[in-house]
Amino acid sequence: MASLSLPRIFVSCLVSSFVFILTRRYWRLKGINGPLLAAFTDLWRARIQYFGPFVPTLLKLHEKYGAIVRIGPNTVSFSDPAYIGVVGSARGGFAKADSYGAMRGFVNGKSVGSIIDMQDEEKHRAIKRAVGNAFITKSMLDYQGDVDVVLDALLRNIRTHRLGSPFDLNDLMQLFQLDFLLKIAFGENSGHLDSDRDVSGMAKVLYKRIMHWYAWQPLPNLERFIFQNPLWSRFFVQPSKWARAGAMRVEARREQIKQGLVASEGPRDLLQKYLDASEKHPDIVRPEIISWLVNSTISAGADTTSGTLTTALYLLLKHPRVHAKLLRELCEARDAGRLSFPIRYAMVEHLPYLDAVIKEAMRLNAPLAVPLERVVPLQGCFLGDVYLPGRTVVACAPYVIHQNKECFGEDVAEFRPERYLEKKGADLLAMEKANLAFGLGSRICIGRHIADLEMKIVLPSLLMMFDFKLVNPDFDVPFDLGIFEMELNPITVTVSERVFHGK
Ligand code: HEM
Repeated sequence: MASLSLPRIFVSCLVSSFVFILTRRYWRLKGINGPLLAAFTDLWRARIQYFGPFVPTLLKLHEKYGAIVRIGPNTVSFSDPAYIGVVGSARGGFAKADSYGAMRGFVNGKSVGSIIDMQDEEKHRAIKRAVGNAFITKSMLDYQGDVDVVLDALLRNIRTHRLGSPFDLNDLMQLFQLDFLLKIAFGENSGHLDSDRDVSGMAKVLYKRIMHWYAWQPLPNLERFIFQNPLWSRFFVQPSKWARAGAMRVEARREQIKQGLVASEGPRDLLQKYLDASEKHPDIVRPEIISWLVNSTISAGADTTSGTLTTALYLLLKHPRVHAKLLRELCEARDAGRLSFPIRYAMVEHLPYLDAVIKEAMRLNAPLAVPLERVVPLQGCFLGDVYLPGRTVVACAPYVIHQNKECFGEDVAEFRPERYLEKKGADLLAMEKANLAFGLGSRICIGRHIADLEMKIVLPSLLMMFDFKLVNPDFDVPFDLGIFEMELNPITVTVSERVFHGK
């Protein structure tokens, strides 16, 4: 018998530990189907997310393995909208997963958070209660004047710079949205549209950060170790423009308040509403939270809204039948005296076809094209009859949920807004609940009413005043990266004044 030498013992221990770790990893969620490699390592998913879009792969996995698929040693994805209620429930205790950390920006070498990546749900609820007034439907009229001012600048921009020559639709929408956000957040006229360029330098920066998040989502610990450490961030990471811009404005406003230059009554921009909330609830809305809120407003509201407006216009141009039907609805409202320029939110808020077109555009191209990840609370949970132990990461990709045929119909791949008008009662409610374009549950987008206000005024105004045409009408934008696909596949259009206003 060969004697047991020290190196042999060492190698045996190493191999046994390795086998033990792999077995434990595999065992954790052993009843749940998925690619074999995914049961042992997150590198399987990381490779796909790093090199290419993940959601088409995810869709195929669900077709093959069913409604719950294991996509990592500790991560499952679900495709059945019935489980959204479990994961999104306000009292369910599902916190955001570590993967959101990769969204963080940097200022002066320090990683700066936002409320989007907050994991402490209790703290998050308290902040939302303290500043929630700024975002409720009752406050929407506060923003109508800002939409008017920025929409005027948009119309001016089109008439001055765009008529006759092809341009990237998303570029224009980004300039619009930056002007709008800086107006509602800081009361500033930032002049992106009037100067027809990205004066703040913020238009493309979010794309890079979101792509970083897409790539590193499966490996949050490694991402934190490499990118969130002080050395790396001080020497190798560019400061986030929006985080720096936000920090500078907060400081400037505090100085103005100190000097008595801010009236205690009267119209409030978002920053002032946050500062007012901080004065009322100093323990909850602490100074660093103001920066988080400001960051969130700019970073979460920019590309999402501009990308959705671009998607809706693009889909209308690709589908002349839907385009004509929407114009008919708008013109009938105008002819009946229910709609005039400048458009007020009350005139368009409940136009059924406009509402359906926007929902359908967001269904087909939800802005975020990676799974939204939550952590199962310690006591574990059931998705249907599948038990998930505490700390499992559950992921739901809007792209995947939005392709559910049982919920949305056999023609899920089509752009057909009528699906929202044909269904009634429980079926309609199920479709509404399954639309994850604004996220889910307690962490649903807090800016959704503002976005609705903007989109329902901007889209009809553009459609009734201008005639847009796609330069490459036969090209189909894949939407694999959500709205960020448009950075790779620009939607080039031409525009002319509409003579007959669509009649
Ligand atoms: C069409 C436009 C918009 C879309 C599709 C959209 C989409 C989303 C989604 C999907 C989330 C949740 C992300 C997650 O769970 O991982 C979110 C969160 C958020 N959005 Fe929006 N958004 C839009 C416009 C806006 C606007 C205009 C603002 C601000 C004025 C805004 C502010 C926020 C904030 C602050 C959060 C974080 C909420 C939280 O964690 O509690 N969004 N948004």
